[in-house]
Amino acid sequence: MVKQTIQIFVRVKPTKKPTSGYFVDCEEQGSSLEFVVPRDLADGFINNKRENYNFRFQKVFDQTANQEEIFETIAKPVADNVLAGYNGTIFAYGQTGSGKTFTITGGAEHYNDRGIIPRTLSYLYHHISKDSSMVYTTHISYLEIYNEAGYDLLNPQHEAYRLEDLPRVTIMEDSDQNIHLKNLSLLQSANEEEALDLLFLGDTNRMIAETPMNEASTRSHCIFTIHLCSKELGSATVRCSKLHLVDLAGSERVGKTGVGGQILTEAKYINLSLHYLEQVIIALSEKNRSHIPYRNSMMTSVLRDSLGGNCMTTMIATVSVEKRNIAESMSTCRFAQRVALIKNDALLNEELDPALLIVRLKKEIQSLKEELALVTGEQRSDKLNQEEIQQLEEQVNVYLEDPDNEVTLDLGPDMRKIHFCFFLLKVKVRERHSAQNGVSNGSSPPLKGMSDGEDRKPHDELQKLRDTVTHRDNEISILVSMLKREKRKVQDVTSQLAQLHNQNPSTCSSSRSPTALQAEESEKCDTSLDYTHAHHFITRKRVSELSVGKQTAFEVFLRDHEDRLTIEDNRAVLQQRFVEAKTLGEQVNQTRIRVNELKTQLKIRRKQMAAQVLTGNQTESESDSVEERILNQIEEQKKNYTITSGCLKGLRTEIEHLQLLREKSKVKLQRDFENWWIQEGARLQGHSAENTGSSLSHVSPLSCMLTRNNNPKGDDTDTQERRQRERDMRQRALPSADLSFTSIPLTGDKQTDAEIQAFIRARHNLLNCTGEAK
Ligand SMILES: Nc1ncnc2c1ncn2[C@@H]1O[C@H](COP(=O)(O)OP(=O)(O)OP(=O)(O)O)[C@@H](O)[C@H]1O
Repeated sequence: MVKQTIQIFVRVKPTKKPTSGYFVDCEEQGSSLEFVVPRDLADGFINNKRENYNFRFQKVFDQTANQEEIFETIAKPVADNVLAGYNGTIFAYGQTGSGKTFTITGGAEHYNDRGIIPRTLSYLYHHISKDSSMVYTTHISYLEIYNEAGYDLLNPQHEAYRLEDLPRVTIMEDSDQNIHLKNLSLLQSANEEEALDLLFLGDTNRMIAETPMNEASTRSHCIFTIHLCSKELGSATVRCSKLHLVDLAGSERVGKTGVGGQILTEAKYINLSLHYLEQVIIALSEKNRSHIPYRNSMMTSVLRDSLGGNCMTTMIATVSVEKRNIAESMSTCRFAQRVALIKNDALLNEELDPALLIVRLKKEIQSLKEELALVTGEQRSDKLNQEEIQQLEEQVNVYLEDPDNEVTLDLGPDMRKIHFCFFLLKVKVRERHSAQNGVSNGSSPPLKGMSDGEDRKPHDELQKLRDTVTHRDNEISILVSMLKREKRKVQDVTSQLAQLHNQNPSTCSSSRSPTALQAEESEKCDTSLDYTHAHHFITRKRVSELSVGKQTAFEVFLRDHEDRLTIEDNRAVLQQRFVEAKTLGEQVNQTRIRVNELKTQLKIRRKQMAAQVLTGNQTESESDSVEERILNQIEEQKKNYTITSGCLKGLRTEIEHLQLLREKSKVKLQRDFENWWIQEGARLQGHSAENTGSSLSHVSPLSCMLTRNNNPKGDDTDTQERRQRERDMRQRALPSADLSFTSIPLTGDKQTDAEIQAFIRARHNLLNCTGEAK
């Protein structure tokens, strides 16, 4: 374990503007920074306020310090420790614009301006490529924390137009209080180029997701983490370490006071999580504090190990010595002094490779089992498998070929293996014997001291094994040919699909946005509702429950219904909205595709520019006009996207509203129809009763419909209550049991008509009985 306090460095940002009195103490090898703040007469004549404020650091980097120096002094030792298996953290702290991003990531204009991240990556991969005695694996993650929410900057599946578009990262804590970050991509990077690509992807996401409104770069914290695992060749121990490179949010505070004012008065941080960071720092720097409030914020939770834990941590305080920034700069220095009091206990993160450990333990268990079986006399009776047989054959061959007479054939306590090896040895002896005697027909003469029958045994066994091998070979070739056939089928289907796609690209769903698809789906469902056919107004379930007659009645009813026109109007509007939504959805999709193209162009352009810088062909122009043009286009497309998706959203709300209206109309219509149905039924029955005898001649269409479906229980699944109402009405309509009354058209066939009349009579009696019973 290495016990070490957090190392603190300060970097002064170069400026051409007037500076305050500040002074780097060169006698102390540049480890002290002093600010001179003259007393303000406005504070009165008697004023014994301090004028000199002195802060000590491991080293002060003055305005002339370049990126190379910063890397060599600060980052290289940390990177070396990470390679050795210790965790490391470097974090930059300072007010907005003081040079945190410049120090951690670097400037975008000159190759020499590369910051700590690219230089560290370069250093690590250079070391890794040189060291052939170790196997290294590296993974990268890039997290942005804004307003206490974490965002994954490396998720390739998400298009980041706003910070909120990026996948949200959440914190999980296991029972050992280890922090796990859910949803944070951990991407493997085999070399420097891949790692730089990831850094670029993260920075692009950060840049594109950033808007002037949220000022994400100033208000957010970014943690770029390199996860390194190393293993010596052939060794079972692995070392896994992490290096966090942290660009914190601007540390400025509200209630900033002038230099001559109350400099010492603590103001509040604008960024809440920096306030929590300070609380953690204070708690850690105080002795005997049992509780450290790491959990208060996401940033302190993620950096828990870096602050007072298993890590070698370094802080870079970035300050500006311009007069207007002096108070903030002193605040930064004061914060650094507190940080310097924190002690970390860095551990060598070494553990046994779990995969190798499992193999090793399995082997040990097997050998112990075999030993136990030998001691207890319980031998395994199952046959050796193909793999074991092969291994034993190899072992015997090695044993026989070894010129050393002392060499042993180690088979463990498994008697099956011992027997098999004896058998193999015997076969080999026989083969050699046959060769010496010039017998080439494959059937060796019996060994000395062996009967013919005994000699045959191993030969038979060998034959059996050969048969098994042939059998297995056959099986394998059958399976392979089956596999090939299946593969061919899949290829055929794929090529057919591709053909289909080429013939009619519009059917390819992947090119459409989910919104457009959704709209289309809804439209499909909706256009299937043909309002000229009334029964479509009733849900499928209910249609199946309605008799044909009632369905026809419903059509008639709807034709004359007062709401019909409104319903049809709504339907037309809805259809129109669906078409509009589909068009807008396609537009949104197009914009998305365009932005993707532009992003690719941007990436290529930046790579080209970086290459030019490398080869020294880069012009000294301030900005790249091509890049600017692409960025402007992205911006324009972003605006388009926002507008179109906004319209789509509005349209969706309207569609939902119209669909709701349609549902309401449906319910109302059904209810009206049911009432009408009952009333009409009662009216007709009453009418028919008055006109007994003439029923056959006076049959209204509805009465036909009613009577054609003479189900005594009614045609639908009405409630008990309604059935009772119908029964009452019919009863009222049928005061006598006159069988001559019926509106049922008779068929002319005597027997059928007699049956119909018998049925009517029975039904009538039944209705009367139930009425009396009541
Ligand atoms: N040491 C330096 N040498 C040259 N330029 C610098 C240096 N430090 C900062 N700058 C420049 O100052 C500007 C602001 O720096 P930078 O963006 O790094 O500040 P910051 O502290 O990260 O701000 P923020 O909190 O808003 O992210 C940039 O244009 C950067 O190039």
